[in-house]
Amino acid sequence: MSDQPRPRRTAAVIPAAGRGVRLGPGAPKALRTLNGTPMLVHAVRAMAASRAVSLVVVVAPPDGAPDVRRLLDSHSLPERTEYLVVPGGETRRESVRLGLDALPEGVDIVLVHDAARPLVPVETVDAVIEAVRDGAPAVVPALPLADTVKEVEPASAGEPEPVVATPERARLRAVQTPQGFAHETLAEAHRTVTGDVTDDAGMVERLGRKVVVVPGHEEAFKVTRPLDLVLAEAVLARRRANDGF
Ligand SMILES: Nc1ccn([C@@H]2O[C@H](COP(=O)(O)OP(=O)(O)OP(=O)(O)O)[C@@H](O)[C@H]2O)c(=O)n1
Ligand SMILES: C[C@](O)(CO)[C@H](O)COP(=O)(O)O
Repeated sequence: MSDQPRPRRTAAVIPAAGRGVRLGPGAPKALRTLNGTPMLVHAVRAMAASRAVSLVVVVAPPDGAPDVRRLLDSHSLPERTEYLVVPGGETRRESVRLGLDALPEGVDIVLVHDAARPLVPVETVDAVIEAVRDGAPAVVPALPLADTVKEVEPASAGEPEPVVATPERARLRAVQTPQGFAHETLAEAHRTVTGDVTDDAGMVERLGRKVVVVPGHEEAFKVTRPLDLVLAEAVLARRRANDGF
């Protein structure tokens, strides 16, 4: 037996099975194009841009896995990147779990990255991986908020919502993806945590494990509403112009 430490393998799971209701009618959100290329292809390339990521698991709409496989086969990706496509579920959480179930033996670090955040720069991906390698069980990229946030009491339809609190903005962060995890920690969270959660790191918090923040990036925004498509195409145009100089 060798004394050498086993090399660490990093995989990215990309949940892409959402419908994109807030974006409005059309193809499933991950298949909508930005400057002619499907958002999902941008997202896979964003993960594959990190030299540490050797496997990408794409979680496709439940009945769309063969189409998504064909789509990825027809676009260029770095040769060293292996990818798998699996069908997703009814919720983001279920889709992530189905992606985790498809991971092969030997994966130590898992990134979970929304297909809906197609433009995250590689520096952010690498910063997340680095923090997990340094020992954090869970890492989220995040940015300070520009708006003040109010907590409200739900009200009946048509009634104004009463404000109940104004959390101290300096302590709040808007959380992005990719979120990075020690594989065992994330698998345990998905096995054992119940209840509503809107991100994977929130499940790890409920396990009582430490979650740390690294700087996020303004280009890692989530394409959620129609105006976000305009911003995403503008970012791509700016990148192309900068590459030209
Ligand atoms: N059943 C689901 C729901 C969401 N997602 C994925 O989770 C990410 C973040 O979700 P969101 O932005 O909310 O996407 P949608 O659910 O598609 O959006 P909407 O809520 O507007 O329908 C997206 O990449 C989306 O494809 C998924 O894989 N499976
Ligand atoms: C995971 C996430 O992108 C972190 O900000 C976010 O919680 C996803 O939320 P959505 O409502 O499923 O888009």
